Amino acid sequence: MVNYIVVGGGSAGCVVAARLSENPDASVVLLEEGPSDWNPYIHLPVGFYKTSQGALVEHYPWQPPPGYIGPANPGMVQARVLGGGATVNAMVYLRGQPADYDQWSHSGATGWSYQDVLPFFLKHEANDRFNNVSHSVAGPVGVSDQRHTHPLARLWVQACQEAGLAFNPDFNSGTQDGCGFYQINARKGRRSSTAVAYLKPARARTNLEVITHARVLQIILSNGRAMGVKYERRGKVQHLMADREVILCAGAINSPKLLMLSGIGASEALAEHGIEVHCDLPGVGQNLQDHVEVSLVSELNTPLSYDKYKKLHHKLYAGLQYLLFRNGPASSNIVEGGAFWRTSLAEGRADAQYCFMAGAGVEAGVDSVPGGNGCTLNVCQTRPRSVGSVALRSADPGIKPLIRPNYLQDPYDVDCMAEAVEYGRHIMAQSAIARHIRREFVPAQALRSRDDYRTFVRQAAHGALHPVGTCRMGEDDSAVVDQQLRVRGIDGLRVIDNSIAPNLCSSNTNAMAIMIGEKGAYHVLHAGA
Ligand SMILES: Cc1cc2nc3c(=O)[nH]c(=O)nc-3n(C[C@H](O)[C@H](O)[C@H](O)COP(=O)(O)OP(=O)(O)OC[C@H]3O[C@@H](n4cnc5c(N)ncnc54)[C@H](O)[C@@H]3O)c2cc1C
Repeated sequence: MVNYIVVGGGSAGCVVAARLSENPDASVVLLEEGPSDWNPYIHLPVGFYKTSQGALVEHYPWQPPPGYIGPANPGMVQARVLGGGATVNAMVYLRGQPADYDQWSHSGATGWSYQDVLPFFLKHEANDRFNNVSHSVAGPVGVSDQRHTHPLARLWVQACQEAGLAFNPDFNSGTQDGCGFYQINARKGRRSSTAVAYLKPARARTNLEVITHARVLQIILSNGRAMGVKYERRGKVQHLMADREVILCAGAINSPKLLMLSGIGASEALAEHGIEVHCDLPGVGQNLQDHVEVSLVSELNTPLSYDKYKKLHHKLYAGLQYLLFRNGPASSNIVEGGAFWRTSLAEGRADAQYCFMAGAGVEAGVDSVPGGNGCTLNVCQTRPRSVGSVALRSADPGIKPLIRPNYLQDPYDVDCMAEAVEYGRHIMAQSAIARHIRREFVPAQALRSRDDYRTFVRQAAHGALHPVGTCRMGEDDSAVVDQQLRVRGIDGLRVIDNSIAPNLCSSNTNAMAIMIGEKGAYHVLHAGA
């Protein structure tokens, strides 16, 4: 018997386990399905292109909606390793906009407005440039300027300015509009995941046990209370009991799945799978939100990009530079240039995000160019209206859930993306960058009318790997957790990860997960506060 069981050691879970174990009188066990984060590529920023596609991620097929014309066999990847998304992601550090969290608060997540959550962003951050009302230097997670910025990324940011965007030195200041260079989750040239920043220093504590390769199958419930979990490790099923709380941090796909497998969800759907209903909570698995992206790929007229590092001698040189000085191309996360822009549908704040990479074929599913030297501009709608769901296919924990993201089902999203893509091409046409481009590779077809753009968006859009919202926080009947992240109707059970978000933030989602981990742990430690 332990005091707390934390299920899932991802971006949020590592924070929760580390914070709870700061109390030497509390015993904490963290159960993580994936392996430890020993792989050296994880810690090398440029290793992102390997770790985000390899054995450290799980592939989840998703069900396309009727009329879908996008890529065949669509799927999303989610991390399966200690540190979760923070271990495999592209390290871009963004928090969204203050209005995102004010929207949470207005929707019933009282106590989670921007002013409420800002202290928990500051609590985790060790910024190597900023120290002001929006930033701190004293937290565990390194947030750094890039140690190496590719000349092409600089040219792209100049092209953005040529197109009329103002230079923004800090996308996390509260004002997102403009172009600039992303800060990244790194410290001294190495990835600063939550496994490294929170868990590693905490692992010396005798009251914290971290068990990897441990897949939780079910929460053990009795008389409306979470008593422990059933988990499988190396083929053996085991039980672990907790006398204070079970805390789910398994992410927006697996936290709702675990609740449903345990009998917490829409009673009719659970009954269909022969699962005993412990709590009829129809909101479990609903409200799935994810960003969509379109990748614009161009072929360069010189071997200028990071693609040249696919050749062994360039690779060795970059490796040596990194070993000696901790800088150079190997210290780059490749996603260097960024911008936020308002489409005509924006409703007063930026709704399109651009990520520039001085390379092609860097991300899974994104094309390389025939000439071998290319660059990629990812275009993302930051506040999509399409909403989907996660449901069980079976009562067998080994079967992946039925994911219906419903990307682009709301025509508003298609219109917004079409405009954002058109503006992305407008940036790429500015002379600062255009003079280095031989030809556009994606899109391959001519796009002239807004309808051409809409069709292209429907064909080319893919998920941005930012699922949230499936155990939504609120106070209405379909909310899954309350404002202290306690599962409604069950004692001793919380969800603390991105699944509790009422809506997406207007950017990448890792900083949000860390903030949720910090604030969630605060609520556990100050029960009732
Ligand atoms: C390839 C990729 C690139 C990304 N790039 C960026 C980026 O550059 N910037 C950014 O801000 N965001 C990025 N994101 C998104 C961001 O990383 C995630 O939003 C964030 O990590 C989610 O945190 P979480 O704690 O909710 O879930 P996760 O970090 O996914 O953690 C869930 C953990 O639970 C474990 N788990 C699941 N089921 C079980 C079970 N049954 N038993 C035990 N353990 C279980 C998983 O293995 C995982 O470790 C990226 C994501 C991916 C996948």
